[in-house]
Amino acid sequence: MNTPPLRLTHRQTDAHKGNFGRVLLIGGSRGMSGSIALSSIAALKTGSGLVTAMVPSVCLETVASFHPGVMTIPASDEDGHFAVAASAEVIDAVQDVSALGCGPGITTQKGSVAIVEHLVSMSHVPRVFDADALNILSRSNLTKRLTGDIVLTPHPGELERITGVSRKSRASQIAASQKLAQQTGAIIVVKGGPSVVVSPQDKWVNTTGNPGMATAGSGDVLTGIITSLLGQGLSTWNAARLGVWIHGLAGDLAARKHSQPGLTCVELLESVGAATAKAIADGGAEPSSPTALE
Ligand SMILES: NC(=O)C1=CN([C@@H]2O[C@H](COP(=O)(O)OP(=O)(O)OC[C@H]3O[C@@H](n4cnc5c(N)ncnc54)[C@H](OP(=O)(O)O)[C@@H]3O)[C@@H](O)[C@H]2O)[C@@H](O)CC1
Ligand SMILES: Nc1ncnc2c1ncn2[C@@H]1O[C@H](COP(=O)(O)OP(=O)(O)O)[C@@H](O)[C@H]1O
Ligand SMILES: [Mg+2]
Repeated sequence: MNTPPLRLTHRQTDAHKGNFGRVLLIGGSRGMSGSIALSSIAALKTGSGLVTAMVPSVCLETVASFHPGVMTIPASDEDGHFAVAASAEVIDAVQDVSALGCGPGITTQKGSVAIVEHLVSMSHVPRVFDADALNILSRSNLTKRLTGDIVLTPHPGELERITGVSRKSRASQIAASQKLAQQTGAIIVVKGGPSVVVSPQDKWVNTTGNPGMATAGSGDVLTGIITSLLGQGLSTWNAARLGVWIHGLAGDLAARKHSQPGLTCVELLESVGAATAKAIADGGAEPSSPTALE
């Protein structure tokens, strides 16, 4: 039996949505609305009480239409992506959030760079940086300014851009990630088959997942899962490990039903709830103790 690295506990019978975190997903652009929608829906399916997607205004209706439970905030846009003015709007949007995820579909245009520049130093909020947010970190030499609770989720191409270490050498990429974790305090998910989660002191190898997950949008789902767990109060190390485990199990459940080639981000997303249940003591069936996690 494949056991999770830690377990979520049952919800109290009198729980309300405010107990399970208010998370913000920032990203998307015209042509890549699906990416941030995937992250946002995955956060809902992992148990977040309130999920909001902040997207360029031009994408709002598209993103909102994927799932009625996702709220949306329109940000200033230009040519289909965030305008520079959006970076000031982000400051208001993050006021009450318990965690945020940034990067899927965001592009590396000026407005997105300005947003990521603000977010790197927002140490009061746990943050996940993925996709183009990682490309912005590497291009603008922003990794030195990372502070607070941060999870980075690079695939080998993104990791090469951040560390300069070739995607062809996995062992060297993992070693470089450990060094980066020590320099920044961030937890780094080195994606792959299997994914490896690296902390400044430790390393953990995932036991779930399959090559069917090598399909567009599957990483965007992971961003939402980890952001959700951070928003529910898990540490960066626990949220990254449990998030990667749930994500891989969702891929395994979906592949069993649809085959590996037949697996798309949609089938993966559909299995996130069932995979999350396997991380809860007794499969999440019986209500009992607090929301706390461990
Ligand atoms: N529906 C939507 O809206 C979707 C939107 N999306 C959004 O698209 C944006 C671009 O993201 P992206 O990851 O597609 O492009 P990019 O960073 O250039 O990576 C490609 C490069 O990295 C390499 N590489 C990748 N994986 C590797 C691996 N496992 N192992 C080794 N190498 C690997 C790969 O190398 P090669 O092909 O040469 O082997 C290539 O050089 C981003 O914002 C994302 O959120 C997507 O999420 C899809 C769904
Ligand atoms: N061969 C594989 N075995 C297990 N997991 C995989 C495999 N290939 C890809 N994945 C997983 O799928 C996800 C792909 O992420 P990413 O490349 O960022 O996708 P996207 O940007 O298209 O959403 C990662 O979580 C990665 O670990
Ligand atoms: Mg990705």
